Amino acid sequence: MPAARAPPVSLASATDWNPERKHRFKRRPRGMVGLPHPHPHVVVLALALLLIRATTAMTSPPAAAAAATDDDGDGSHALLALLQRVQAEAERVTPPDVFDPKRYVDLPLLTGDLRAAEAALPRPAASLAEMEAYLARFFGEAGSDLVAADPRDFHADPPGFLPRVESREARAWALEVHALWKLLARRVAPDVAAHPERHTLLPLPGAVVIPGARFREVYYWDTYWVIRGLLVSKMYDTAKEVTLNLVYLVEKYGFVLNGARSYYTNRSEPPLLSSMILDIYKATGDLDFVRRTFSSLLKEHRFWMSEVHNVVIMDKHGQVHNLCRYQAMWNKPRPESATIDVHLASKLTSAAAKEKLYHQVASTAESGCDFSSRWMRNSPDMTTLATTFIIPVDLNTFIFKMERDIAFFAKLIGENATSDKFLEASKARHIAIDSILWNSEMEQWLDYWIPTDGNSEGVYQWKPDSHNRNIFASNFIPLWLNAHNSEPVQFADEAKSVRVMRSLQRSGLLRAAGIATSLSNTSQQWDFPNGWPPVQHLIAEGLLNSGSEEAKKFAEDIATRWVRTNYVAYKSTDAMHEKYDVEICGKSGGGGEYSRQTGFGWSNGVVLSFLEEFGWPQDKEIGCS
Ligand SMILES: OC[C@H]1O[C@H](O[C@H]2O[C@H](CO)[C@@H](O)[C@H](O)[C@H]2O)[C@H](O)[C@@H](O)[C@@H]1O
Repeated sequence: MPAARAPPVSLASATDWNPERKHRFKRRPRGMVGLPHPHPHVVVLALALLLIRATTAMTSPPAAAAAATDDDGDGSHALLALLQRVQAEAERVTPPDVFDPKRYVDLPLLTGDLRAAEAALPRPAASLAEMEAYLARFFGEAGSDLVAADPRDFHADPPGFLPRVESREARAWALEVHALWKLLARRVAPDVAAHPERHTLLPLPGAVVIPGARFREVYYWDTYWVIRGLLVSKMYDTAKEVTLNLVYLVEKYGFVLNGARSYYTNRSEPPLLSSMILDIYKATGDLDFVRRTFSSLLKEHRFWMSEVHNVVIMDKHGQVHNLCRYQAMWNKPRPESATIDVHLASKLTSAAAKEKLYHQVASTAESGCDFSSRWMRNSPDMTTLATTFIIPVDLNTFIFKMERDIAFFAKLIGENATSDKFLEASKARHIAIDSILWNSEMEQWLDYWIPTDGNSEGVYQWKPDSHNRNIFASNFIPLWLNAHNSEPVQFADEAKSVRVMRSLQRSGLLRAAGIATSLSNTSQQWDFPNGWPPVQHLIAEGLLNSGSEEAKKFAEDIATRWVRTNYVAYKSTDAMHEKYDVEICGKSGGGGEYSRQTGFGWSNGVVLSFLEEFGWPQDKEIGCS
C-alpha cells in the first residue's frame, strides 16, 4: 500500500482544524481530535461520543450522546420525556390515519406544574375523548407558542416583481404564492424564552418562515429556498432576519440545528447557511451583514470538520482526502417520531442493535432526505439504514460550496489569509470529490460506501466497487456548483456538464412533472415517484449555469414541468405542497411516515425562483400539457 500523504490543505489558523492532525487520531484516544476548540455544546456531544467509544466497537452508535443532548439545562428535557409518554398513550386511542406523533412533542405546557400533568396522564386512556380532555387541561395547541408575524417589507405587489412573467394567469398565481409569506411568517412567543421548561420550541431572536402544516418551526435547509423566494419577493429585511436566527443557533449550539426544537439538538441538516448569506449579499450588497455572520460560518465549518462528520479516505494513487458524512449524535428514538422508531426497532432483538438502528435513523434525518433507499444496505428494509457509512455526493457539494463562500467573504472583509486557506480547502475537496465520488463510466457522481467493519477510525482505502451505482437525483446535484463559481475554471466544465446532462436524460429520472428522487418505489418519501423542490432547483440551476445552451434549455424544461405541476395542484387544492408525484402533473407526493403537508416554504421559494429565472411568456400554457 502506498504511503499516506497528508492532504495539501491546512486550515489550522483559520478554523482550528488541521487535516494533518486528523491522521493522528489513529494513535490517540478516540475523540474530537479534529476540533481542538469547539463550541461547548459540541464538546458535550463529543464527550458523549468518547464515552461510548471507550467501551464499544466503532460501529456502535454514540449511546451516551443521548443523555448528553436531551438536557439543555433548562428543564425542557423533563417536558420532552413527559410528552413522549403522552405520545405513546395517545397512539393507543387515536385512529392511525389521524395520529401524528409530532403533534404531542410540540405541545406547550400551560402552567409550570409538570408534576401535576405527569400525575394526571391517563395510563391507559379509556378513549380518545379522555385523552383530548387531558391534553386540553394541561397543554396549549401545538404551534400556539408561535405567533403570527407581520413582515413589514411585504407588499402585495412589490415593485419590480417578476418582470419576465408576462402571462396574466402565471402572474396572478405568482402573486398568490408571494402572499403566502405572510401566512408562514411567525415569531416565537415571549413565553418560550421566559419559561423554556414549558416548551420544546426554542427561543429565536427574529421572525421565522416555517415550512407549514406539521412543520411549525423553522428548518435548516428548507430556509435556503425560503430565502431564495423572499429575495424574489423583495423581502430583503425578512430574509436577513430569518437567516440571523440560524446564526443565533450556531452561536448557541455550535451548529445549525435540524429545526428549532429541543428534540432537534442532536443533529444538523444539509448545510446551506453560507449560501443564504451569499445570496442575500448578492441581492443587497450589505457588507455589514457579511461581517456580522462571518465568524459563525467558521464555527459551522468546524462542526462539519469534526470527527463526527469527517471521513479520511485514500484514493487509488495513495492520495489522502477528507470528505464528510452525516452522523447524528443520538441513539434513541427520534422524539418527534418515537412511536414509529420503536415499532421499527421491535423487529430487532438486542438493545445494542436497536441503539444502532436509532443512530442510523437520526443520522438519516440529518441528511434531510428521510427516508430513502439511498441510505439502506438492503432496500426497502428500513432496519438496514446505514447512513453513517456513506460519503454522500450532495453533502460534499454543500461543504465545497461553504468553503468557497467563506473564501469569498473573507476576501471581501479583508481577511486574506483566511480566504486563501479556504480556497485551498475547497480545491482539496474538489479533488476529493473528483477522486472518490466521480464515476466516469456512468458520468455521474456516486455516493461511496465505507466499510462497516469497525475501521472508521482509520484511513479508508478507496475501492471501485464501493460506489452506490443506483440512480438517484442526488447523483447530479454537484452540477449546482456551476451556478456559483467565481473562477474561470468551473466545477464541472461545459463539456463535462453536457455529459452529465446526457447521463441524467438517459437515467429515467425525468418524468412528466419533474425529476424523480430515485427509480425505486419503496413507499419512502425520498424515493420514486416523489420529486422534491430543492432537488429540481439545484439541478436546474446547475444546468442553467453550465455555459451550454443545450443545458440551459434542458434546465428550462425541468423548471417548466415543475412550475406546471405546482400550478395545477394549487388550482385544484388551493395549496402549495411539500413534494409532488412526478409521474402525474398536478399531483402531490405521498409515502413516508406522515400525511401530505401543505404550505409550503421551499415549494413557494422554488416556484418564485424559477419564474424569476426563466420568466413565463404571454402565450405559454401554464396548465398540464
Ligand atoms: O418528522 C419526521 C421528519 O420530518 C422532517 O423531515 C422532513 O421535513 C423537513 C421540513 O420540511 C425537511 O427539512 C426534511 O427534508 C423532510 O424529510 C425533519 O427534518 C426530520 O428530522 C424528521 O425526523
